[in-house]
Amino acid sequence: MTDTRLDVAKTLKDLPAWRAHDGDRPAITRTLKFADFNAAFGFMTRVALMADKMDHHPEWSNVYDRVEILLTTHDADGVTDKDVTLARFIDGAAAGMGVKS
Ligand SMILES: C[C@H](O)[C@H](O)[C@H]1CNC2=NC(N)=NC(=O)C2=N1
Repeated sequence: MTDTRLDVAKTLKDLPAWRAHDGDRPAITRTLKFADFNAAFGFMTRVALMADKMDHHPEWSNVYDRVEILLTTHDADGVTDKDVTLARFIDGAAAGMGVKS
């Protein structure tokens, strides 16, 4: 079954650290800055394990202490509840490491 596509603007009202992706398809993005590479990669490891458990994977990149994340649901061509769930997990993991939004 295809997941229901959500309205990005409405979805972002409950995710203040996230922005609409300015690009080719509906997606939400967040850039996070950590103390150093070790912290950034530790965060990515936590998120990666959860993403794989959910079978829902971020598009992301890392340069030293910075992690850029884009969430979208490829199977639905848009943003769905899966992206919201993963975004909330990401926000919690980041907050737990002292990252400000
Ligand atoms: C076969 C597998 O379940 C799918 O390809 C999953 C894997 N991870 C995924 N991740 C994301 N972000 N979107 C998807 O549609 C998706 N689909």
